[in-house]
Amino acid sequence: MSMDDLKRQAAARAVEQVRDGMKLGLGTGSTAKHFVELLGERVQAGLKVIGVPTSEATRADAERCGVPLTTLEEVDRLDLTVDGADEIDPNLELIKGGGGALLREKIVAAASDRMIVIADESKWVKTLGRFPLPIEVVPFGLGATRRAIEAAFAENNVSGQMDIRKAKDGHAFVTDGGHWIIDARLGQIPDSARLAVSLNSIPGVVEHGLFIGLARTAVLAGPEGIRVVERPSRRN
Ligand SMILES: O=C[C@H](O)[C@H](O)[C@H](O)COP(=O)(O)O
Repeated sequence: MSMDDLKRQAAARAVEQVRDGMKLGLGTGSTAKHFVELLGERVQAGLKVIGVPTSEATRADAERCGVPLTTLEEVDRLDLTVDGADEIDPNLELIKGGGGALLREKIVAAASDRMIVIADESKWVKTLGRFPLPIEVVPFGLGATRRAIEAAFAENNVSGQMDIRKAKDGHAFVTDGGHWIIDARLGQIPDSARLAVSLNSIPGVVEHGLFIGLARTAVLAGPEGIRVVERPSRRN
């Protein structure tokens, strides 16, 4: 079975949680794309839902699949967000943003009563950090922001190379919000919740890819089948 088949299986399990009348957050990435497509099939069959996309790419996919869209101006809370992740740890803390959609993804997840993260088993890790941590920054004053990020890393006993993410054309990758992304290769993040707080306090940092306390359920598809993991009630 291919990795893509596993992603689709995880997405299919999450679609089973969708009920008529729900307001949904629609994630971004290759796994979330399966969810949007499968949701679209149910919409064609008569399901009534409305979704808020977390990127322009997902907006285009949802439109193509016939999923009606709205905004967080038009609706108050969302019932459920379903999104992928780059890494998932046993506390259901996540690294997200490999596709650059972390800012809108976090806004949408935080406006949702529940977040289900869908992934193939390769995303499951004991400790976050092997995947480079995306940090969305404002281009203005980048040198000062980088130094502040380095100081935050030192306070949190992590370190590693920081690279400005490049687009295919070799220029800086620009997010849907018009910002840049620094990918920080930290290897291991011993206390991701603490690092998240430190990064939140840096003026030039718009958002970062640590999603703490947002995902409630993980649906992980592997060759042995599907595993559903609920967030432990308290952090270990
Ligand atoms: O910015 C992108 C998102 O956070 C994605 O959800 C994440 O990168 C996982 O993507 P994929 O399902 O393609 O591995």
